[in-house]
Amino acid sequence: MVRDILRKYGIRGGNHDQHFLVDERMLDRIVDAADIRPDETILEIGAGIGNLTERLMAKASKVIAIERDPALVNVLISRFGETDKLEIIHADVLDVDFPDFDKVVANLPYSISSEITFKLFKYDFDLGILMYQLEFAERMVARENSKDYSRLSVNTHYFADASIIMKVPRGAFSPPPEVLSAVVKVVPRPAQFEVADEKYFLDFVTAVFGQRRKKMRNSILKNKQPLGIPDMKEFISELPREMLDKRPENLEPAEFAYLANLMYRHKEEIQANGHHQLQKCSNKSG
Ligand SMILES: C[S@@+](CC[C@H](N)C(=O)[O-])C[C@H]1O[C@@H](n2cnc3c(N)ncnc32)[C@H](O)[C@@H]1O
Repeated sequence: MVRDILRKYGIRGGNHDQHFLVDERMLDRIVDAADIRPDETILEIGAGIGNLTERLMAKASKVIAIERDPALVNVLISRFGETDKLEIIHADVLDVDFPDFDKVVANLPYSISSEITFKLFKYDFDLGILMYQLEFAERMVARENSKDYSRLSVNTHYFADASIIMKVPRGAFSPPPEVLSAVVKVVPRPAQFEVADEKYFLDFVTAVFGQRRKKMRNSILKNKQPLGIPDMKEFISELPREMLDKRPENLEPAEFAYLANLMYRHKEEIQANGHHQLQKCSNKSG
């Protein structure tokens, strides 16, 4: 029983996102959802006392468990000892490069959900089964025209198919968190629309959601400098009017990409022309 492990090692939790999943049925359902094959390597972030880790080890070829708290790392070492099946990385998840992994299965530290999720999207993996605070999970899977639709929704949709596969009550944890939780299934896939420059697209989405109540036209005009388009006032007339009249929360992910691509290409043109002009000048003076 998970509660026995907590008792045996005198672990109380509560601080530093330490809410341990003690509901054995939920733990089993999470592992079932990951559909682990015996040749797969699983990344677990925030392994804690190893309640999920032991179940993952039973199915996978190898588990890479990241944990920041030295007391919990000692519990993991004491419970599992030296084994080829488990690599423990004692570190802050945000400070380490992840070794290669096939799937990520984790009951995440909620206070750094965004940072972890955006970090994961930089890696190549087949599946994520990830526990988040319910509200965060709802923002991840939200689509346009809903109150939860945000920068996170557009990013998630760009990188993966994501769906909430179960909601988890507070009482499934010890100690119980103040919030409800949900498990999200994340299946990375190629983007469903063309993006000329990934960083520019993602920065554009971040910039316009900074003013989610503003119409796109105003948001874009306000961001002319960060978007690298000094002549935005003139250029904006070349962008589709029906998109400019919407608010960010009403734009589909593909529409953000469409706008970002037009602006990116214009920015590149301005830069190329500037470079060309500079070269002409230096040729003349040389
Ligand atoms: C919600 S608990 C999950 C524990 C356990 N895996 C479970 O399912 O019950 C989150 C875990 O993440 C760890 N943690 C918190 N912040 C971390 C960080 N920045 N890097 C690595 N681990 C972290 C905590 O110590 C804790 O063990």
